Amino acid sequence: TNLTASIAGFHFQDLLLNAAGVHCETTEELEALRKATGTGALITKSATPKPRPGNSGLRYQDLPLGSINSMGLPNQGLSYYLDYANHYHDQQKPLFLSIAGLTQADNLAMLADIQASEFTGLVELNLSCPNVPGKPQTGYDFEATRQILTKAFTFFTKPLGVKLPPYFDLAHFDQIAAILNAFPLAYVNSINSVGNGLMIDSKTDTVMIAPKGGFGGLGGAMVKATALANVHGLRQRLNPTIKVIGTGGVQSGRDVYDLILAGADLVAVGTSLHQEGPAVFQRLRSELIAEMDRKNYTEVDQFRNRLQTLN
Ligand SMILES: O=C(O)c1[nH]c(=O)[nH]c(=O)c1I
Repeated sequence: TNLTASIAGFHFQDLLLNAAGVHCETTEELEALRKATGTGALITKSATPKPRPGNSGLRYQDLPLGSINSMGLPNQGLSYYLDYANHYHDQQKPLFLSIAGLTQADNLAMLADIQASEFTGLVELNLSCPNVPGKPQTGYDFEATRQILTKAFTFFTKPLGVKLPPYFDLAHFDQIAAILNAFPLAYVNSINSVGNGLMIDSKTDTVMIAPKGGFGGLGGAMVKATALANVHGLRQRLNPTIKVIGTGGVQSGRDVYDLILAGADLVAVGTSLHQEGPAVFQRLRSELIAEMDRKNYTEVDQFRNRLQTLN
């Protein structure tokens, strides 16, 4: 069974990787992902120019149907991840470096640092962090999105993708795709968590997490329908040269299969990785292969983006 894919000339022998932010803040966590069976790549926690402690108090909670988080962008700072990248020599698994500046200037400065560095992997510009108090998600501001990409591509020549928030209106799929199609992007990664959900602990009649009065990003099973819609809606609208990483709601091999049917080239795993650890990738990979066997598929190309409508 052939589970390969390629983005911007990088070849992936497996199509699973972690969602940025999950199990990827430290070198130890990243090395565990690199060594895990079933991963074809790995991505670092979104970086800011300087280290950040992130939000205080309980900031992640598992839920019956997924998870809620308001981490607040805790990370070791860009130079830590560039240093990991400079010592990264695994030819089998390409490295993605995620950045999430709090301002356009920070994002451009980090892109300039990466451009000037020896980094030879792919860069993911996170436009969708929902958990920094007072900071709106850039991905919901179409003009700001266009502006940062315009400025970035005046100097950045390495493979660049964007991490998008979920959209909930077909007109917004049209608008964001029209913007993204104007740029030589390697890929889009969709979706980030469904921002600013709120859940209640029935034992204490309180919210589930401390930051921002309990409002946080939703992940896991409860966001699968939104992830499928965004992956498929974007796949239908984006230039074929812009690949798609599907993220959101993956708990089983069938969920991986569904994101591929919807158009994904690679599939990222967040909540299930947080809950099961890196062993989740081997389980998802074998379940995906079993699903493919049931359909007599030996290649992902036989069903990628082949979701059928009813009419
Ligand atoms: O709170 C976070 O650190 C966080 N949490 C998310 O669910 N998505 C993001 O992009 C980020 I940067």
